[in-house]
Amino acid sequence: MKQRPAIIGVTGGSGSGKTSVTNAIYEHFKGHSILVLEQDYYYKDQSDLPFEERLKTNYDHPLAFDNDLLIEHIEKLLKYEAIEKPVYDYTIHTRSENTIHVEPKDVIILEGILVLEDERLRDLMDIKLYVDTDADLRIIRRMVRDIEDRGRTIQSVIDQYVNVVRPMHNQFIEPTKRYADVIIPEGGQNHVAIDLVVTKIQTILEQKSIL
Ligand SMILES: Nc1ncnc2c1ncn2[C@@H]1O[C@H](COP(=O)(O)OP(=O)(O)O)[C@@H](O)[C@H]1O
Ligand SMILES: Nc1ccn([C@@H]2O[C@H](COP(=O)(O)O)[C@@H](O)[C@H]2O)c(=O)n1
Repeated sequence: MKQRPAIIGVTGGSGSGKTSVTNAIYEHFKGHSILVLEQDYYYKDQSDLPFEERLKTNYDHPLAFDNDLLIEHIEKLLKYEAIEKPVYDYTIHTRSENTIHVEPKDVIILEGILVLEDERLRDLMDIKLYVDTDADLRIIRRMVRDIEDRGRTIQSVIDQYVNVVRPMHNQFIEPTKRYADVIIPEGGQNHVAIDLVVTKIQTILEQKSIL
């Protein structure tokens, strides 16, 4: 009998390659029933705060996320019920007014900087991955991405990295490596690691009578 959907947790520091690893896994199972949930989309709604106040939020602290809503949504998906996924806009530091209707699927990839930090989320996962990339590469990648895609200046990326991202990474993200089943160095270009992970996921899906 088919069991509940499988949940794959993908974490790692900002710019480590979580999205690239997620995309590689997603591409592999594209013909199957699979969806991606981004923890970033579950940053707390700050629409009641003025823009200047939103700039002061620590977006790398566990309390920045609405994990209660995220867990509520995962529990619905586990019961094969649809959700209305929030949409996050990094340029205005809050959710947009739109939501995305997401139908339940057999495989859920849950990706984000702090998905292994919350025990409730960890307990829901069938496999936990940590993408491990050196800090110098992460800051370079983040710099390019934040300027091109997230409307930031070089100085704001540097200030945020030094004052918030780096210390929060060391305090909250890096320590979650101990919970990972698999540590993937260098992220999405690590084809050997991706192949091994995909094979393991296939086994989990067969055990659950999903594949
Ligand atoms: N192995 C790699 N080599 C070069 N650039 C990469 C590599 N992996 C990711 N990137 C780039 O770095 C940026 C951050 O990668 P991403 O997968 O979004 O990381 P994360 O989701 O962990 O923040 C993206 O612009 C991506 O294209
Ligand atoms: N309004 C926001 C919200 C988040 N961030 C940063 O995003 C990072 C997490 O996203 P990744 O894709 O890089 O994993 C996190 O480190 C936050 O600092 C932001 O800058 N502004």
